[in-house]
Amino acid sequence: MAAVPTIGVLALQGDVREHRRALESCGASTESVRRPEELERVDAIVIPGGESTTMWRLARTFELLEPLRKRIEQGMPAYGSCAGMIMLADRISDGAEGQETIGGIDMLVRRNAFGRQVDSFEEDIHVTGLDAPYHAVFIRAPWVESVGGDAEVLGRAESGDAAGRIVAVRQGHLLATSFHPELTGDARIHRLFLDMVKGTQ
Ligand SMILES: NC(=O)CC[C@H](N)C(=O)O
Repeated sequence: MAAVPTIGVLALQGDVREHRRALESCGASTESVRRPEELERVDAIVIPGGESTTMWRLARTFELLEPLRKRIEQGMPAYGSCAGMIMLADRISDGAEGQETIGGIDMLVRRNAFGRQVDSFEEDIHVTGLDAPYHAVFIRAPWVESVGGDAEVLGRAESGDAAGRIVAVRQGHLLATSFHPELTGDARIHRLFLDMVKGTQ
């Protein structure tokens, strides 16, 4: 890896620009990834929020699903927010017919889980590894129903009917959040991921 790692942002669909801006505000160098050749050139990948069914279909069309699975298996760090969390889940519920993920994190993620109560909401939550609560923005967000032994829960929803639901998970070099840190101007989640990429976290 070069002295300054290059972080790819999967640019098939979703809020790519916001993730690139957040990563660059932390001093990272970023590239959009749409093709397998572009994936080969990055040291890590961020999978943005958006719509996981569309992302899955496009990843298949652009022949990125298998290369992404392979790189992640080989240890490439990856961070997924919202739809990106769904893409990193080994198992999903309420997926579209035949919906596949990239996988990597031993967890069961329920799509649009909060949406049954309220489509979008914001709350301050505690995230392991961050010095103070994080203002989390949820938009038709998934939650994590359960995690396997290797996945560590980093944060949970804290209020209302959803209190206690898992919304942030780490498994080794993989990180996922139900919420969208790219939308709030608080770069602590991106910094945590960059520290994971550098091997200091
Ligand atoms: N804001 C989001 O990323 C929403 C995720 C979306 N509900 C999905 O299933 O992909």
